[in-house]
Amino acid sequence: MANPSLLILAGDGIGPEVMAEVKKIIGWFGAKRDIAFDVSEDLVGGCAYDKHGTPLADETMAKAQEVDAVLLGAVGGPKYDKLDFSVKPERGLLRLRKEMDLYANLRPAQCFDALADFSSLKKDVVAGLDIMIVRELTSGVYFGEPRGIFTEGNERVGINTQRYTESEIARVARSAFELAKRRDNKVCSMEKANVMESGVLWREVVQEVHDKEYPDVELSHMYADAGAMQLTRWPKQFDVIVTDNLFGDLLSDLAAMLTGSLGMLPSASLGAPMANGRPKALYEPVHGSAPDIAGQGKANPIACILSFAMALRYSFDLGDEATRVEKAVEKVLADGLRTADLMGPEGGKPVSTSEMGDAVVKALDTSL
Ligand SMILES: NC(=O)C1=CN([C@@H]2O[C@H](COP(=O)(O)OP(=O)(O)OC[C@H]3O[C@@H](n4cnc5c(N)ncnc54)[C@H](O)[C@@H]3O)[C@@H](O)[C@H]2O)C=CC1
Ligand SMILES: CC(C)CC(=O)C(=O)O
Ligand SMILES: [Mg+2]
Repeated sequence: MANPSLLILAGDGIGPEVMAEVKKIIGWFGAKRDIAFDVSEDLVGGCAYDKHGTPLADETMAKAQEVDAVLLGAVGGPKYDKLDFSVKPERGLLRLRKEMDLYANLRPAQCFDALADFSSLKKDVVAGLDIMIVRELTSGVYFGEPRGIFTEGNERVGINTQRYTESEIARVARSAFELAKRRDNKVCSMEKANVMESGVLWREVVQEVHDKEYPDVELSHMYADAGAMQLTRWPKQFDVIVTDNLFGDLLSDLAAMLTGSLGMLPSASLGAPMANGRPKALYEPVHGSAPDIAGQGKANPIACILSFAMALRYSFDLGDEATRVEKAVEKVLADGLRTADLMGPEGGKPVSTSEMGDAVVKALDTSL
């Protein structure tokens, strides 16, 4: 049987730096566990714009549709900030999400014991934290029409449109309920039903899916602004949070800091099953291209490494191997290794991106 196929799109800024560490892990699986992948690589984001004049070439899009899973680093950077919206690096990523129909974005926020002291919140607030944010990824205000900057009278007006259909809400709600069944059986749905009609529909549809299909899962609803407050007050009250594209983007960056750093948070973007039974899937760290530290060997590769662990679990049914990677990360953190983002003002000597990656690879030998 052919090896499972992976398309690596490392992207811009720190994307290629953190992805280099994932490639070491893929190499380890081939050499030590006889789990080999057919890996191909291509361009997305600013680097694709530089070469092709578009942030995602049609050929790259076609490859992404064919492989078993896509691994993405990050896109964007100041060099591209002034480009027209239609060719901005971020549009390459949005196109992948939309055309692969990756509607459920799983963003787990887990606080490793070794980092519980490091969070900007008190230790007892974050120690043992394990929550899953499910963000709707293919609709909402990032995609709604009309959009643009128009002229009205003698001034400009910027427009984006929040739009959700019932079926878009129902399918991501199902993903959240299914995940909750395998966890602590609780879902909290977040929107702004007090001020947005799309929020009213969101709340109604999530409740309907619950009542008809998942009555045994505990469901609560919260306004997203209050949700942000509760996530910092007592995040352990949550198990699975389901929310829209924009709120999920914000709340997951916030949740990242509960774990210590944005450099720690992985994600899986999943769609419907393909002919081979695997879901359409793209795995990427939650963080961006971090231009402020790019090219300096300072980036934390753990979010990208844990995203590959999610690929092992959700695309390749290799849950034990995913746990092996997660335990290896846990071990290097317990051993005291820290990239610069995981160090406080008192300092210390951080390890580089590649030193962190090498340590995780070494820990894989004994992590299970
Ligand atoms: N999925 C993606 O490709 C995303 C791309 N972006 C793009 O990235 C560019 C920069 O955006 P920002 O708002 O600065 O967000 P960012 O996530 O790139 O960086 C925010 C802060 O977190 C730090 N940081 C992020 N990842 C880190 C890591 N792995 N290790 C250590 N520190 C890390 C950065 O140094 C920076 O101080 C923009 O062009 C933005 O559009 C932003 C978010 C997601
Ligand atoms: C298209 C991305 C740059 C938006 C974002 O911040 C994210 O998806 O986390
Ligand atoms: Mg974001």
